[in-house]
Amino acid sequence: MPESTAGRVREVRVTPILISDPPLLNLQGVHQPATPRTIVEIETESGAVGLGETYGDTDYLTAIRRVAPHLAGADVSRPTALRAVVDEVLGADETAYAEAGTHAAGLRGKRDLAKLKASVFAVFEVACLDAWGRILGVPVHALLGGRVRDRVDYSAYLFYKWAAHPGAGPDEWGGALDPQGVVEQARLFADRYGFGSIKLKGGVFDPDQEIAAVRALRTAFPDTPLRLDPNGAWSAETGERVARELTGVLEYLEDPAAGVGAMARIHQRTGMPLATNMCVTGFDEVPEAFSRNAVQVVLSDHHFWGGLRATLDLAALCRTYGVGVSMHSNTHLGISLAAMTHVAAAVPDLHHACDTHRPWQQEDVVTRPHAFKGGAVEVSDAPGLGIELDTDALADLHRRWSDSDVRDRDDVGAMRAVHPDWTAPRLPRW
Ligand SMILES: O=C([O-])[C@@H](O)[C@@H](O)[C@H](O)[C@@H](O)C(=O)[O-]
Ligand SMILES: [Mg+2]
Repeated sequence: MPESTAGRVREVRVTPILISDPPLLNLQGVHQPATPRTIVEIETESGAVGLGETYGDTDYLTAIRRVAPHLAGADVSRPTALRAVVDEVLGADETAYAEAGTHAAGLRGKRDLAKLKASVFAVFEVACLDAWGRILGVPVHALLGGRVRDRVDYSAYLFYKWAAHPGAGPDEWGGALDPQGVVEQARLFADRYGFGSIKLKGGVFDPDQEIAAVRALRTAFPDTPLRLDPNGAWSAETGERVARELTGVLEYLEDPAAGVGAMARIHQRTGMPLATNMCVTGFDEVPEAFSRNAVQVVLSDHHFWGGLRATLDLAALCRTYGVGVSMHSNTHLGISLAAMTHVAAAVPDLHHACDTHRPWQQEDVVTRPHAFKGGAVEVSDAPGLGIELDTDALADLHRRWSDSDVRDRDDVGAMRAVHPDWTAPRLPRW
């Protein structure tokens, strides 16, 4: 069959943007008032435009910009072939992505070149599948094997938070710095979006305060699955203690301590199911973690596992080893949410509601932002990702990026602006 030119890449556009973000607290500090994202558009010879969204920090943006010109002439129906392009262009320079520690990406596990490459490939893969789906007139989930559900459940993602960024007026969510504040935030999320699962971002206060918040949630929402995620802030001993205290209260505990050894020990001694988006974040980390039974639920994330089809590979691997799978999130907009929803729709054994930060964002680059109904997003059968780019919004958010000197997410720096002595906590903090 002669190769068609319809799917041939004519142009790749890479647009950095800044999106506003509320003062959400975590182990490292607080979210900045604005955080970077990168939007990718792949336009084909037929005029179809596929969309992708990912991290906007300098190392990602630089790498994406380096690879983009090399995609001209590629075929969007053959995204796998782009892995080699990404590998070749980014080469073997480990220093491109070497520093660890205080970077906000530290909240999502290891940082190395392989993971950077997986992330760069992922944003292009999503855009290719979107474009190819538009050309064929089929949804992205059909290109992934088809949806096995009509709706994807998401969980309410609660954060301790300040009522406002320093110097700004209060936002619509108000402050949440104690159990009562957390319960009020949960009610707001449940009323507005109907979420049927609740996750609390921990690692902010002493573990006993966070246990009290979880107990308050349990009282207020007796039947709702609950999770707590301190991002590895605790020692194995503390993790064990919290796991015992919250046995029967939590659906799972997420990254209570850093490292396979501590995770394995906490699970072995308490039986608490442990989820992770820190200790297993790439295929090379799977063998040791699974063989030591360190994690019972892997939180997939197409942004760094290497795309939508890699997420299905991960799900198959988890299924083979009897490990559960769910989904991690970071601050994101509607293109990411569409991609997350399409791949989640195609994962056969998805028994936990996925994470999403989307309700915290008040802006979007899609013309019709997704609605959460009954805590779920409906799976679209429209061609591609089923979304349209709002070009005016993209231009506005890009202008904000151009006018600002914020180039990286920096929760530590944002906290230091309020508490000058603040440094990234050494782990374990408690
Ligand atoms: O948005 C945050 O502050 C989260 O802490 C995020 O950075 C984590 O990557 C993530 O949501 C998680 O589940 O650990
Ligand atoms: Mg987590």
